[in-house]
Amino acid sequence: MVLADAGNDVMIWARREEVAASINDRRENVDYLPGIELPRTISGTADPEQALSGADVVILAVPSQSLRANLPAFVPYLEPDSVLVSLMKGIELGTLERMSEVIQEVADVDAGRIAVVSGPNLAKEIARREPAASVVACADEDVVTMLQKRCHSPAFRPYTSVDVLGCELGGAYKNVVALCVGMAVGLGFGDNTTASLITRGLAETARLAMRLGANPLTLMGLAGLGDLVATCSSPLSRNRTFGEKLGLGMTVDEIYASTRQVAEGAKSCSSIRALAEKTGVEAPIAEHVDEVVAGRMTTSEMMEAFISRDPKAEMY
Ligand SMILES: NC(=O)c1ccc[n+]([C@@H]2O[C@H](COP(=O)([O-])OP(=O)(O)OC[C@H]3O[C@@H](n4cnc5c(N)ncnc54)[C@H](O)[C@@H]3O)[C@@H](O)[C@H]2O)c1
Ligand SMILES: O=P(O)(O)OC[C@H](O)CO
Repeated sequence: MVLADAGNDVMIWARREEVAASINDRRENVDYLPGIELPRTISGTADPEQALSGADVVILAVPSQSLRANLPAFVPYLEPDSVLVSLMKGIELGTLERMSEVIQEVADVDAGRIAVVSGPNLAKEIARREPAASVVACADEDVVTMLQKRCHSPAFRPYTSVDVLGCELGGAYKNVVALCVGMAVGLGFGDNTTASLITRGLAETARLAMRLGANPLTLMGLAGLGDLVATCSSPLSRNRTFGEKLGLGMTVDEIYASTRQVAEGAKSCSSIRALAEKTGVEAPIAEHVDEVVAGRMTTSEMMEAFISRDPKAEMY
């Protein structure tokens, strides 16, 4: 919708024919955005070749852990100079790769053709055309400027960055922090607890991002602090809601059975924890959230563990 509002013709690829038909015939994605009328310049198809024919910009937005399996169906139909844009906020289990790294590996394209968009962009608010800002990041400054123009709509203001790593890590990490904040909310704790977790979550994210080579200022921006605040504060966030249900006593299996939407942090807590361990960075929030999601610790035990950790200086 942002791209259509910014003046582009948009083709959505859907896995199921009936979803593509509902986009074309009813101008609505009944399963995922019920009640939102889609612009006429959006059409749907279930055919990857049709979706990619003539597409100079390709937006990728499947659940992170399914990207590697999905890409081979698209790669043969990519236009030679098309730019691939990831909206995904996750770190791949096993490889510990960011989504841009998975794309580069599987599609075998230069880093200058791969971009990411990340920021405080809860889907329902974006679809209601409520004002929001975001970051478009790519190693190639000409590409990023082109993409900024292509997605600047009356309600959506994109900023540019060349820090792909920082934007991706901020987007993936905030989901894990939102799970943690949701758990605290589910346990009945208030704003002091959630603000403390958000702030320490940002410190933890910045610590790992800097070790991996990101610009620390990226984490103070829309793809870091901005998205962290939105996701941790909003009942619309799937990750915060997932955590809240855990705090209320539901099991992970019960939560998965209660929704068809993805809460990326429930998987990325494990890959981010492993990435932190691999690089020697202390990551207590990722570590404890992973323990809770794996069923090895309760949410109450997690909160007790945070408070009783060894005392230390704040700026570490
Ligand atoms: N929803 C948001 O507010 C929002 C905002 C910014 C970024 N993101 C990111 O975008 C990515 C996609 O999230 P979403 O909100 O669209 O999730 P979603 O759960 O709302 O929708 C996921 C879509 O992927 C499809 N899907 C599910 N499993 C699949 C598979 N194995 N292969 C192919 N398609 C599959 C579903 O049918 C659905 O159309 C995530 O990484 C998320 O973090 C989401
Ligand atoms: O609903 P969530 O928790 O996946 O968060 C959505 C977006 O990432 C917010 O920017």
